[in-house]
Amino acid sequence: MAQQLSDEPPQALRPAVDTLSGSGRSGRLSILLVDDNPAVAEAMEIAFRMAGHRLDTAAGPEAAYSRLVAARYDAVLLDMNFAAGRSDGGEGLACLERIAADDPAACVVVITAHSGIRIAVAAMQAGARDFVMKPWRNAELVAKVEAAVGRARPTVAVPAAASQEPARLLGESAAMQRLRELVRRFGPTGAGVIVTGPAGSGRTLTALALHAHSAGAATPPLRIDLRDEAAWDRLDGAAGTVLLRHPDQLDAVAQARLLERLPLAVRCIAIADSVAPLTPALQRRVATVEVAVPPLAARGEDAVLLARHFARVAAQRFARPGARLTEAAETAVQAGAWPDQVRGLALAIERAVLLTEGGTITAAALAPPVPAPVTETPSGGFGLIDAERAVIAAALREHRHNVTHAAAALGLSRGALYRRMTRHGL
Ligand SMILES: Nc1ncnc2c1ncn2[C@@H]1O[C@H](COP(=O)(O)OP(=O)(O)OP(=O)(O)O)[C@@H](O)[C@H]1O
Repeated sequence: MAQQLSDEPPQALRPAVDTLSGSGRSGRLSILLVDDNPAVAEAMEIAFRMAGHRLDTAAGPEAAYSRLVAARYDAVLLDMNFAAGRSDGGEGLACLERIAADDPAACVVVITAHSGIRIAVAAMQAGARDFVMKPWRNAELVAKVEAAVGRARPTVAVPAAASQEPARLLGESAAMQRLRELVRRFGPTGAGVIVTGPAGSGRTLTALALHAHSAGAATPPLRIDLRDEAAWDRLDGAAGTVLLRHPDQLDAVAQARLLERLPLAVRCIAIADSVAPLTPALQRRVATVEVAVPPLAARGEDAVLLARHFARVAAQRFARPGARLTEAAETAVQAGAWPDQVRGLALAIERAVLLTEGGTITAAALAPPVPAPVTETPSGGFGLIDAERAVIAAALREHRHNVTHAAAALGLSRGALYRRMTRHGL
């Protein structure tokens, strides 16, 4: 089965197993349907299952991006309209462009209404492999998708191998769109790129995305944590791309040694907190350009998108009922200062999925098991204190300002909650 249920890049990047390769060979395909109509989803699921394939459904673009991060699909079947009353295909085209930008060799077949020939043409120009008109005939639908997967990849101006490893970065904020744009620009160049940002923000994922857009994408990069002396030996005779973690933690002598050890032919992608500690000579070799991963706090509503994604993935992985976040929980997610950034948010969500009954994640379920005592002095930035205030406010809203219930949900006594409410002016 091609589907992976982890959010971890190495699994998500693994190619599909039972796929059609080349033309004509039959095999089990893994297909993602992006359509908000449950009747369509049900009918297509049956059609593909009867043909020996597997079809998952995403109800819209956001859910589709989330699924594409967690699993590798042989084909995407994409409806072109989602919002009520829209029929211009704009939403579908935007989704198609985004999927193709992340993975230029993605196999997308669009679904249009009979009157939508203009939309189908626009979609083909934007990189769709084929289109299906509604109402469809099952045999024709399945045959079209099988043929589209089997067909040779179009010759676009990207390395064909890039399709092997689409490392997808979720997030629709301007900051993440800029990041993706830089990945697309620098990935294919072969230049030394340093990926900076806070730990847990997605630096490794970004480095893998850069590699996935390069000519050497078919070969996994060599990963070396430079803090581990023993790992340095793997540099000898290395080829392709090397992911160098923490060059900024080396002193000047060790940086000079690294420069000598790096084989000339390798492409370096470095991961560091900051570029400043690197000597100019090492910067020239491994950090010709910098790609800064924005902290979660600078990504607006992306935190909520990520939280929904992690909830969905965790629910599948742990076989828990579909995990939905309440409105208050989403407020708490966005307001929270997540220690360890995206990874910290993922951990909080995974824990909540495991601890929550009934598949609904409340704000209280996201609170740390033992609320941190508020002894810090305000730092001026958005810190623990703001996070605690947001979580308490969300819990109060969720329990309709019933202090007893909110306190119980937060694992606090009523008195402790009152003291914190007073302190936070709630
Ligand atoms: N934009 C994103 N979309 C989807 N998943 C993400 C995103 N950013 C981070 N993640 C996930 O969050 C986790 C942490 O990301 P990653 O390992 O890339 O962080 P990092 O900055 O390299 O941390 P460190 O350097 O401390 O290992 C991973 O599971 C990764 O898949």
